[in-house]
Amino acid sequence: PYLVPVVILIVGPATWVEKFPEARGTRQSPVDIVTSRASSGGSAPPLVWRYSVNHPRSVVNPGYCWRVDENGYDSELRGGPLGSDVYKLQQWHCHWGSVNGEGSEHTVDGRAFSGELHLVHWNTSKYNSFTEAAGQPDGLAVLGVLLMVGSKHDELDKVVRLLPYIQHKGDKVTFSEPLNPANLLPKRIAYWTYPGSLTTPPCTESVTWILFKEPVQVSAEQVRLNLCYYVNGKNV
Ligand SMILES: NS(=O)(=O)c1ccc(C(=O)NCc2cccc(O)c2)cc1
Ligand SMILES: [Zn+2]
Repeated sequence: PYLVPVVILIVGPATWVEKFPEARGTRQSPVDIVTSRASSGGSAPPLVWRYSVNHPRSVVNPGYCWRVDENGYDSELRGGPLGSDVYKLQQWHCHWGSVNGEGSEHTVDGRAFSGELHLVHWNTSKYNSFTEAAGQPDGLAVLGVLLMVGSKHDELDKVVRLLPYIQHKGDKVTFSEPLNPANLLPKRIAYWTYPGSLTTPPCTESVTWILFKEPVQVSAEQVRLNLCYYVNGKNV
């Protein structure tokens, strides 16, 4: 009999528990949203947000997808499931898959979308820094936006067109073109919410997830551009 070399590469989420004990917690994200089991909104107050538009932002290649840092400029997210605390936008980033239709982190009734945008906010009412808040159960609030292939997204294009300039991990480009993160959100603001965690190490259980029900459309070309540069964290 021939000997088949069996090499099992131990990478990815299955190994995160070794280095990040939080990853074996009870409120780990992402999850599959089973819509039949979601309770109706009840009497939650409206979710309210305000973002500054005219300030320099930087697009960074953190090694997976891209991230836009808000550089501390003023913004506010409050209401909905966030009690009386006010949260501030720290950064926003995206998750794309290596093939179309498989990029989102959350799934809805088992269905994945082409990508998912995360707007990461931290609780400025209770904590003094993002890092401090990121370790607290009510420290972070992330707005999740499901992305599907359709018409071109003009606001997102202000970032996508810069991707050729940050092809390597650690690359960063600063731009001052006016951009309103509120334009990245869907028109209908119905959402699912649940207490969860960061979806990547250290997987800290500090995130109040707010996932909008309505997907936002991006063009196939915009998905291709993202895939060209960030196929599973490798720059290709
Ligand atoms: N995909 S996600 O929105 O859940 C997400 C958001 C932010 C982060 C993040 O900031 N990671 C780095 C980090 C984590 C904890 C404390 C820190 O100072 C930095 C990771 C995942
Ligand atoms: Zn994310």
